[in-house]
Amino acid sequence: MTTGDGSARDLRLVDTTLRDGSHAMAHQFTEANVRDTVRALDTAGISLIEVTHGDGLGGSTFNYGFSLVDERVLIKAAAEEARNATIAVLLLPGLGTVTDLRAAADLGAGAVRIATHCTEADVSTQHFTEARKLGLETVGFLMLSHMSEPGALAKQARIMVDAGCQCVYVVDSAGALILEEAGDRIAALVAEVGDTAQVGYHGHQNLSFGVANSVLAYRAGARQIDGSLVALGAGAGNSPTEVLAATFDRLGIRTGVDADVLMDACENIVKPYITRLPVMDRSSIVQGYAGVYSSFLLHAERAAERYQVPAHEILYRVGANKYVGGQEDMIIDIALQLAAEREGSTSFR
Ligand SMILES: CC[C@H](O)CC(=O)C(=O)O
Ligand SMILES: [Mn+2]
Repeated sequence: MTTGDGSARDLRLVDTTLRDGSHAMAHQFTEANVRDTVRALDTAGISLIEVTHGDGLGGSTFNYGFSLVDERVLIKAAAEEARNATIAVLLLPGLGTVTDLRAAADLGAGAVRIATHCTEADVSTQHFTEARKLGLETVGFLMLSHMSEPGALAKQARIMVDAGCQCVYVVDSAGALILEEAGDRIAALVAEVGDTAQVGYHGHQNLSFGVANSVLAYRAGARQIDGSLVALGAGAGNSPTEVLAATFDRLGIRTGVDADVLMDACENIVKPYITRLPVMDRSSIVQGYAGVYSSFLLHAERAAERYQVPAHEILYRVGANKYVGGQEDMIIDIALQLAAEREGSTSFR
């Protein structure tokens, strides 16, 4: 692999501050946030920068949460700022449409990451076909990967690759994978599709394994790894890009990324706009422990506040019910159930 300036690279670090971080920011990024962050990431040598509503194209809705600024404005701004980096957008089939994808390409996006639940890769095939016709770089996201065993996950990766996906990701949406659980999934995907496609890893910090899993993912053959500045992302956040850059540098694995420039960006650009620092608190730890989609955190906290029940209890029940992305509204049902149970037990006493 080579970087934009032709130098050799062993691993591509991909930054999702401006997409996964949108969850943590309740989708309130401003155009200035995006411009400043893209400029810094680009200067640091990050070659793929994801910019979209947290739930992907078309995500700004009542169910997922409305964006402060239309994502099309943000994508265009990002494309204008990036000198070397490619701007990627996220698309969840069924939420984002092919029309949204064409618009994003017209605005300057050069890559799309198409995300499905880890057992539903077949819903992505049309979108990969269209993305390739548009000349976009294509990435597949198998979300909540902890819910599938390595062999089954690899078969889903095969479906994406056969449809035109150039890099397929093990996505630890719940931050539930621990060490070999991540590495074994990467190894299974590399064995299945490694001759024609790359394999990637996207981690969350709910149980604090984002960076360690990323190292094991690299050793198992992953060649694209995601991070977010200051870990800004859903749940306890993503693997911090600046820590990934420093760690891989220490290991002698070439990323072409300058960790010091990223650390400057964290202090001077990202921290000043963060409204809620991602933390490993009771709720996010429960997300990792019970296998809950990280982006459910703010939904659970809001429901907890509204119905006066603990967020972590809501999340335990979401995990037991194995809810997947798109079932955000059911979080309210759980909060109502918990409130009714508490009410029942109080009146019984
Ligand atoms: C809604 C998409 C989701 O946030 C994608 C992702 O980053 C993940 O599943 O971890
Ligand atoms: Mn994520």
